[in-house]
Amino acid sequence: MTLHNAEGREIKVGVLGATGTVGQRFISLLAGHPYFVIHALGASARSAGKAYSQAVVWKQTSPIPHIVREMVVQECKPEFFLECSVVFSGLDAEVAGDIEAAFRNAELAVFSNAKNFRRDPLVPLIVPLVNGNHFAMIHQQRALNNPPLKKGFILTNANCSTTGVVVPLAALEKAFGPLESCIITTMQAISGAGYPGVPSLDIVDNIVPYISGEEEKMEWETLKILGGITEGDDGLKSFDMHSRHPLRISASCNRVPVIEGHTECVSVRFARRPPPSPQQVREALAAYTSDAYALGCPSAPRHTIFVHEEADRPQPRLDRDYQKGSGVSVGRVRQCRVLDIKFVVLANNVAIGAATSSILNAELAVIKGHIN
Ligand SMILES: NC(=O)C1=CN([C@@H]2O[C@H](COP(=O)(O)OP(=O)(O)OC[C@H]3O[C@@H](n4cnc5c(N)ncnc54)[C@H](OP(=O)(O)O)[C@@H]3O)[C@@H](O)[C@H]2O)C=CC1
Ligand SMILES: N[C@@H](CC(=O)OP(=O)(O)O)C(=O)O
Repeated sequence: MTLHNAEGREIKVGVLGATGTVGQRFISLLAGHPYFVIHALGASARSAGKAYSQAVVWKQTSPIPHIVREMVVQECKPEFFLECSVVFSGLDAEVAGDIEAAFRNAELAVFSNAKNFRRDPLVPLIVPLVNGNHFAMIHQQRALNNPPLKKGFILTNANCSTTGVVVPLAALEKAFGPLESCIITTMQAISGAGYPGVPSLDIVDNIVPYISGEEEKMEWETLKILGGITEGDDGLKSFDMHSRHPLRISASCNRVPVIEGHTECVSVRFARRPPPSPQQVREALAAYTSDAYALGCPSAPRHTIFVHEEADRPQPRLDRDYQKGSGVSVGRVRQCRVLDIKFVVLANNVAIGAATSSILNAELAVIKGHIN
């Protein structure tokens, strides 16, 4: 498979929030990327003006990549990023809204991890292993911007727990038709709260059964991602929020003393009766492939969903780095006595739950001709 419009080409990229948990993962992944080349870094005024290696509290297992060690961190202002064709954002949500909007208005293509624009009716919320078809909204986002844009847009990826669960849910809907209801209980890693994140005295020897705003995000974002796009009589597109087949979702979110990797226990009920057997579900999950892989995105996992047969997997410490954390792991697929089927999902929250999804979305944007 060839990447027609990336072949032989270097694409300059910037990273906003480059010193944070997600920003560091962006830098580690981009340093080895076949065509994205890090050209500019942005963070807060606390970091701006310093060499990256002086500004960052580096928490990755591999050393700071050579290409960024001496790169001077800039303030997050578009003027410092105008040579970039793509800007990745790992900005704190407190500031991401205004900064990302300013970058879009400066005709930059912004791939955001922050929650600020996920509910915007013109902004695609894309989990690249699931709904690459939502790129169709970009033309309308540009056209309706004030002033209209030629190159700029914002595209977001989902909340990290949403990302983990929508991949198997999409695979099940593809194989067996619409889902009717879904109950999810998460066990979320500490790194999901950024750095320094949850105080050690709160999380060591403990579980915190509350993550602000997380349950609402999971219940809402899943519908936007799994829903389609409809076109009205006026020719305007809108996200249909799975409205033709109402899907009821209930999420309960917990913080647990794991460093990386969100685990989720999921039960589903199918609209179609009789429902599939656990073995049919295992086979459908293992057979699911993403458009990102089919289209040749270099960061796409070969196994979108790795299905474990062992009774005690997936586990975060053992399974979070499989395929560099770019796919999801599912195990314990079995009958549910209340709904139909239950299983366990593991997704690496800082890889496919964050930076890897943004990079895959940018690769899809290149392949689909949205980066010019
Ligand atoms: N961690 C995770 O698993 C996931 C996180 N996300 C989202 O990604 C985003 C980043 O999260 P995370 O990396 O964990 O957060 P961190 O707190 O680790 O990093 C935040 C980054 O934002 C920068 N920043 C803070 N204030 C400003 C400002 N006023 N102007 C410019 N830059 C600023 C910081 O720079 P400085 O160092 O200079 O302060 C830092 O680079 C958030 O929106 C988060 O919700 C999404 C999915 C998963
Ligand atoms: N809230 C998530 C991480 C995150 O930042 O999510 P969001 O991008 O939806 O704000 C967690 O704590 O694990």
